[in-house]
Amino acid sequence: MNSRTSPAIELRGASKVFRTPSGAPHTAVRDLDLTVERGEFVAVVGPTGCGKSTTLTLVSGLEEPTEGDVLVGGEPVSGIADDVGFVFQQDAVFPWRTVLSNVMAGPRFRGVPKQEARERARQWLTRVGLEAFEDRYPHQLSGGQRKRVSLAATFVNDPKILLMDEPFSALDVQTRALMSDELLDLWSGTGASVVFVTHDLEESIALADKVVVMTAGPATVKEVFEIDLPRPRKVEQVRLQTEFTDIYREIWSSLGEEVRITRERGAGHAA
Ligand SMILES: Nc1ncnc2c1ncn2[C@@H]1O[C@H](COP(=O)(O)OP(=O)(O)OP(=O)(O)O)[C@@H](O)[C@H]1O
Repeated sequence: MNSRTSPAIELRGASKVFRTPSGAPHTAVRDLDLTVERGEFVAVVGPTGCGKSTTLTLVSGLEEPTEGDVLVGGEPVSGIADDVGFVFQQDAVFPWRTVLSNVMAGPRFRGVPKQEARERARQWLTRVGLEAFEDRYPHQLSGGQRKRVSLAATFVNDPKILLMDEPFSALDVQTRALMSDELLDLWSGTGASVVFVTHDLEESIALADKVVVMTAGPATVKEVFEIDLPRPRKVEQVRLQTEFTDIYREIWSSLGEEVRITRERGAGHAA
């Protein structure tokens, strides 16, 4: 398989062992196999602390696997690639830069001439509904608006891979639903492959083509569920469909077990 036909992301038998401050090893991810096809939207759910973020850091190149392989576009990951975009729970914006300057930063960093970077940034700001806010500073925006800036600043770089770690979890419920719709809208047509980590099973089903359930830590893939709901989707409408409830119940019976295991371990520690 060459790099044109290979999946967007592959983890093969990937494990990650950290050294804790006491020097003891801690296995965060164990023998994890996961494939993300090109253009696919994959959501990852699992109990708290199981190793979801660590999995993303392996794909991003921020961390190397202790064992196994992590391939992006058929090539082993080495360092942080230019065509990988990140959106985290915290706002990844420069507080001292205006909205426009924030969105231009990625293209400028990648060598795009100023005028072109400005035009591209303005196009994305229009797409996220912030064209009238380009001169504001991040502290003059709402949480949802700042998140829109982060999305514009990510999509403006035309990422082939988008890694999202609970990007909307700090937002209120209504803003969250709006942002999910906005994300689907921005993503559609880009061809980007997305890995979206969330605690919210409803969110994962509404957004994804595939929901990956992780085990209680150390994380490995327990089950993968295909989500056949038609696109384009509006998350609030998707949630009202009977298929949605059926899928939710099926995935929760798998995920709930891992959540219980994690809770029982927690209770054990407290005892
Ligand atoms: N740099 C590190 N050094 C030592 N241990 C780490 C490190 N990073 C993560 N861990 C541990 O690895 C385990 C998995 O962490 P990770 O952040 O990947 O989980 P998660 O599933 O994303 O958690 P959450 O759902 O709470 O966000 C945790 O027990 C965590 O304490």
